[in-house]
Amino acid sequence: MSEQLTVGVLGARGRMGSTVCAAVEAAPDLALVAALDVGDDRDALAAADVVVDFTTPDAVLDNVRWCVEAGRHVVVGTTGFDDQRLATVRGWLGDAPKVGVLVAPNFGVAAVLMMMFAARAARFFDSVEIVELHHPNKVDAPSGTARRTAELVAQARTAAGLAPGGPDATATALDGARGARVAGVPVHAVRLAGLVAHQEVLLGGAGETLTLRHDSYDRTSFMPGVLLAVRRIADRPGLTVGLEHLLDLD
Ligand SMILES: NC(=O)C1=CN([C@@H]2O[C@H](COP(=O)(O)OP(=O)(O)OC[C@H]3O[C@@H](n4cnc5c(N)ncnc54)[C@H](O)[C@@H]3O)[C@@H](O)[C@H]2O)C=CC1
Ligand SMILES: O=C(O)C1=N[C@H](C(=O)O)C[C@H](O)C1
Repeated sequence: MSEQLTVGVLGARGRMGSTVCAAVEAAPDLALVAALDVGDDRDALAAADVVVDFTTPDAVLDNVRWCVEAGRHVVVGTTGFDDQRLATVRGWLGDAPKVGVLVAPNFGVAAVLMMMFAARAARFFDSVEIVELHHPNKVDAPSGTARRTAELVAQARTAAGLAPGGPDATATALDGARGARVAGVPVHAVRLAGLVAHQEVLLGGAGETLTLRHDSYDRTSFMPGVLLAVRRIADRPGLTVGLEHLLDLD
């Protein structure tokens, strides 16, 4: 067998990190060499070609910086990235990056397609709103996927000369009743026992609506995307945002 790619996981005791560890251990071309969580010494990552981070929005930037400085490629699933944080990572990588960093708000292939379809559809409708639904242990709201979807939808609508969200005559409302605005698109977050990760993009026009819905019923849904990224990240020095760049979507 050809040499195995070595992988380290940060957040290894978490819901996603433990699932990633199992997926790496089950892949014949990959070897799990470090499974670290809070309190563990990151020096163990020296043996890893690629580091996967599923930690928390508070912890992730420090981890990425450590990996870039140590010359490790990084696959980041942790959410909480905005333009400012992405610019910070670009700054660490510099003008001639030697390592690759992928930041992807969602590794589910169907979720990526849902985001792409939403962006394609956005200019054909008067209104767009996003509803994301997750398990109640999630620490951030709205989800990284919803934020990214809103940004892609807003870009497409702005390019077509449309307002990001659509008409809204609301004159009085309780705080939060109309959701949060992300790039001008209303985003609503539901936290409900029994759920994993779900999203609907609601598009409305004269006399008709289109609903794009994605459901992750199990965290194994993210694993093909994570493993694809682990295998490809070394070929993409610099910062890549979104799994779509590693998929053949044409
Ligand atoms: N991109 C994607 O496809 C997906 C992204 N996520 C995101 O991944 C992140 C983690 O989600 P979950 O696994 O559900 O959370 P979790 O709370 O189950 O796991 C996080 C783990 O990270 C550990 N941790 C915190 N700080 C750390 C540090 N400095 N070093 C090492 N470990 C540290 C915690 O102890 C915990 O075990 C969230 O931001 C979530 O939104 C979740 C699912 C899919
Ligand atoms: O915390 C989660 O569970 C998830 N987080 C990501 C997000 O915030 O978009 C991806 C997926 O929705 C699951």
